[in-house]
Amino acid sequence: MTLPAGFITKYETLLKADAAAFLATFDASAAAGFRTNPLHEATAAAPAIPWSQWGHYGKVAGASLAHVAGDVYSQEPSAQFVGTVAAPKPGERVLDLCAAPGGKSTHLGSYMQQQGLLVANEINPGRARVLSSNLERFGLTNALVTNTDPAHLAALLPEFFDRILVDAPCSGEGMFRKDPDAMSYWTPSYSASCAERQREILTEAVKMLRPGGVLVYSTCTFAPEEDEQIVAWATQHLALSVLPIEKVAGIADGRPDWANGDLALAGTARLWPHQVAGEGHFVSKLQKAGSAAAARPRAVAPVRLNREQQRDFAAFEQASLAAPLNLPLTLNRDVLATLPTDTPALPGIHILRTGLTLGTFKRGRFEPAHALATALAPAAFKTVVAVSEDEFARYRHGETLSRPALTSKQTVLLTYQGRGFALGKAVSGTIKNAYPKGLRI
Ligand SMILES: C[S@@+](CC[C@H](N)C(=O)[O-])C[C@H]1O[C@@H](n2cnc3c(N)ncnc32)[C@H](O)[C@@H]1O
Repeated sequence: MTLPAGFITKYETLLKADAAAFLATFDASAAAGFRTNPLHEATAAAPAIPWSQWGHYGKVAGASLAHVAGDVYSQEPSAQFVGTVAAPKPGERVLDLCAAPGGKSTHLGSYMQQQGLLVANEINPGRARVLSSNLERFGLTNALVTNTDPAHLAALLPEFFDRILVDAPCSGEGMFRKDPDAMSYWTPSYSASCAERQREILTEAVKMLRPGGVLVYSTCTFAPEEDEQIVAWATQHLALSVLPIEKVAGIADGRPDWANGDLALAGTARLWPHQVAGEGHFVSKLQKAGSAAAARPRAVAPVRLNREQQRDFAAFEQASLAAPLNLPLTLNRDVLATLPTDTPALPGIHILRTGLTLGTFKRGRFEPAHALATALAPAAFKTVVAVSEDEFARYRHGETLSRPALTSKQTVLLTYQGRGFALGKAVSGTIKNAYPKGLRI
């Protein structure tokens, strides 16, 4: 791989004797990894990633059953250390401020076990849509997906969160092997402009953190300007102090000498591609001064359905679910969803997803959402239809299936090898295709 000359000189100067080993990694292939989904009790036989509870080395195809059923999330191995460091507890209020496409959010959700509130925000509208569908596939029911900039969110949610992740937009030097195009943006001054944006994002993020709360700041770049120097700046300007990160399996200390010399910076973590099997990451764990409970702004109240809506939703539950869901609900126009605990009112903010989308009220009936197929366990459905390998492929292509014994009108869960992957509409012995057009292959 031909690296920018300035990049080579920079890291020869910084890394000295280690530079040759570091630069040689750019001629090796990228390390691939994935995490299994503990919400689905999914497991995998592939070699474990030592710093990631659910992490494994290897590739999972996008068309595979494990991927389609939301049993796995593909994520570069070193990126998985970010979730390990953030490790939110069930019941906390957590913000992933720069969240798309959702690698870290799904990891945070794995720790939270569907309890508490995970706000996954993304500034870019297209990327926010991808984030939303990835969280749906993973089956998260306690996430709120927003599409706004940090300042707008900060104005509405002062001191609201127990834990915040800022996985910042950066110069992406750790992405060069996976995505050589990332190199085309590199100039000697690129890191300085990224750093300016990182300081702006952190300034807003800290406003949303309760006193005593924890903020994890990470990048996928090696540049000290965006790593230790940002943390040094944050400790000087934002009432944050460094909490030391426990290092395992070749993960290195941060470099105080690459910033202001503050020895606390050694408590940050660097994953170098010549020292661990991964692409490279920087991770820091910071705590806000003081101690206080999270603020309690106006929360969204659960919706009370009108008579027709109650009737249509109850008819769906009776025909298709093993038991009523019995969860707090929210209605956005005609779309019904579960309401995560503590969901705040966010006037003027574009919200793409609240909790688990259950479905849509159409004229005189309730149309269940595809999200149910990967979020609910098969036991939650009245009727589960196991399909063959051939039917699995045909259904995802958009075809109907024949099941002459299924005569009553109901929504069924389709499973392949025991994993739920789609809903279908059983009508007079045929399962009409309900696989979303955007997911068909
Ligand atoms: C490193 S990526 C996040 C990756 C994500 N955390 C994951 O694990 O899948 C950084 C994200 O920050 C977003 N971003 C760009 N500018 C931003 C800004 N000014 N404020 C907040 N987010 C921004 C980008 O669109 C991008 O999706």
